[in-house]
Amino acid sequence: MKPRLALIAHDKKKDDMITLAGEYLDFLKGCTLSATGTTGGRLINELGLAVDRKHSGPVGGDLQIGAMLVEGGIDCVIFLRDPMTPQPHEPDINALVRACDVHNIPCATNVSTARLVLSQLAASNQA
Ligand SMILES: O=C(CO)COP(=O)(O)O
Repeated sequence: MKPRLALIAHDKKKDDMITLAGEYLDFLKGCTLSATGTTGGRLINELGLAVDRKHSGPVGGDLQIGAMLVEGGIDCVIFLRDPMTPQPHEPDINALVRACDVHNIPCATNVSTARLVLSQLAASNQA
């Protein structure tokens, strides 16, 4: 089965997400991708990726991704959070990260960890 990834980035981290996704573009093209609304829009428009776009994070997108994960539909979450900016939907963000921990789903919340996770997934996908 194709790896099922969720890609999410807060506003000040969206450029980092585009750069990161560009580095792993070939691998990501072979994955089933979900994303919150604005992040997904940029991945589609700027990188040509096929993405299942959920609602924007502040209006429930993180919760939609979390619900998919709880149902067993997500293998890995890349969630580039902005630790310096208060978010109105902080409870939703915490709920998603908590759901990752409850269900033992890898969740990379910064670019360095995301590179490690994506490199490993890409390598094991080729094996
Ligand atoms: O707020 C977000 C995650 O908490 C991201 O949502 P957007 O991708 O819609 O900006």
